[in-house]
Amino acid sequence: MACALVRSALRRKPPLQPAGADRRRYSLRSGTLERAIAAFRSVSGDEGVSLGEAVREQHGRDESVHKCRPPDVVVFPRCVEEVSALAKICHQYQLPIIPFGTGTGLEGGVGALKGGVCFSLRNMDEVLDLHQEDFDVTVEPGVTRKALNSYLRGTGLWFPIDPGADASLCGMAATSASGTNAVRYGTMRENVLNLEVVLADGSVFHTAGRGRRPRKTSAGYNLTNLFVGSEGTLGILTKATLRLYGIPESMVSAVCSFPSVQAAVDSTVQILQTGVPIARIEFLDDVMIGACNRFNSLSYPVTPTLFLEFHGSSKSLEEQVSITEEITRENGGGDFAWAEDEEMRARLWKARHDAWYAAQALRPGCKAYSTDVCVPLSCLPQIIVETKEDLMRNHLTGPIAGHVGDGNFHCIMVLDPDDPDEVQRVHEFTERLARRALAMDGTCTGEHGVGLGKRTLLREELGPQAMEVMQRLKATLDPKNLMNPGKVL
Ligand SMILES: Cc1cc2c(cc1C)N(C[C@H](O)[C@H](O)[C@H](O)COP(=O)(O)OP(=O)(O)OC[C@H]1O[C@@H](n3cnc4c(N)ncnc43)[C@H](O)[C@@H]1O)c1[nH]c(=O)[nH]c(=O)c1N2
Ligand SMILES: CC(C)CC(=O)C(=O)O
Ligand SMILES: [Mn+2]
Repeated sequence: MACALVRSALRRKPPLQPAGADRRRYSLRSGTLERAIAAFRSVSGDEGVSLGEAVREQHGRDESVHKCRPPDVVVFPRCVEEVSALAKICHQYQLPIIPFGTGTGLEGGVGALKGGVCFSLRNMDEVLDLHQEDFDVTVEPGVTRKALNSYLRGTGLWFPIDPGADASLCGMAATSASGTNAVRYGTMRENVLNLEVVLADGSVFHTAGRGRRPRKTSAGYNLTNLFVGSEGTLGILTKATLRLYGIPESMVSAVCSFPSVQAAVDSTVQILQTGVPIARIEFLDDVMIGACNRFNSLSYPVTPTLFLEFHGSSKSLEEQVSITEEITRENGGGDFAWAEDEEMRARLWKARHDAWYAAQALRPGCKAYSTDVCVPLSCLPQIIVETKEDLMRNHLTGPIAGHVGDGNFHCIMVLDPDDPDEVQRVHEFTERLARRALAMDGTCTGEHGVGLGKRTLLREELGPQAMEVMQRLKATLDPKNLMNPGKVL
């Protein structure tokens, strides 16, 4: 059923003068933007279209250091029909479309490089269909992961993918996000069952067929995973059907300190090799744990550290924990510091998730830039040791935090943006790190995406043939190159 606002689309408003519209960023015939804005207002009403400078600025930036590029207009659709109608207008007037979730991205994905229209999806925030007995749920794009888990309270179910930030679930699908629980529950790639998508021309389709939500399928090409990680460059995700999980009977967290990076990473590899179904295994190097101690008033030893979490029945936890403890001991790890009650565990994971802010607090007034490489597990000790040497050699501040169970880690580079020499050294370091990962058969991004900064590295990673296939897919789905232009490819 068409949304009420679309049904009233014939209401006409006088054209508005778009404040600050930057026509140099795309060629527009005189009056085009004004006409498009009038059409947006006829679909979404005055309240659904914003030209205010503060609103545009806020929607042209994410949490990264990439320069803020505000869109010319921000629209706030309330239903898929409205998204489709607005996209049709953009298509008609050839205006770029930039989807916006919550702006927590770390690769500059929401910057309006060529101007255009930001589609803020925050007003589409309903949890639509919960099938408890089937372990799935369908959400609108503005629902955040915390909001979903609050909604699920009392059902015995949860959605475990946890990037720390309270990101929108469709933003997480768009960036193929993961985080601390991925070692046990997978990433967004494994947990999205179906997506509703609005393409650049306003047409709407479902990647796995309307209403479909089987746990597995062999039916044709995997269009769902084509859109997971597409970073707004192929279409606007307007619904996601997600896998849910039963909340484990028990959860126990632990912290363990190690004499060296090698010992911590060797323990990780051995824990996984023994088949312990560990739920979280996070590495923090000495600099990172020191920063977390300061930021969160904690007092863990300032040495390479693992934060771990076990999920399961009380009986299975005993076994998981004793195997893990034995492995860590054999690698020279210290005693486990346990966190069993919910408050203690929450404190521990808050400290881990605050790593970004803790790192920035090391140098007040400086900015942070996150790297995000992922390598095969067996290469982890070598790449982390080499990376730490590289940081020391170049006098750079880059505490390391990693989802080591997946071979994924971040150096959070803290730099003075007004020091061109330091900026250059950080840039060279991050490229070297990514190439080191590529040389080990890894990737330049495990979870943050390509966005603006990693397009060259993507080419190196995939090679010309795979890039050409991607470009052809993009040209088929978005021949006018309106969807988030300048990103990924
Ligand atoms: C402190 C902290 C910690 C972390 C992270 C961030 C921060 C600030 N992140 C990164 C971030 O949370 C992650 O990239 C989210 O998936 C982004 O979701 P947003 O809703 O904020 O998307 P945001 O609005 O930032 O958009 C990101 C990209 O997705 C596109 N997009 C958004 N919504 C869309 C939609 N409905 N349809 C189509 N395209 C859409 C945008 O166009 C853009 O290209 C992260 N990530 C991670 O994977 N693991 C981690 O551990 C962390 N940790
Ligand atoms: C800024 C990043 C380090 C955020 C992230 O991905 C993490 O904390 O794992
Ligand atoms: Mn991460």
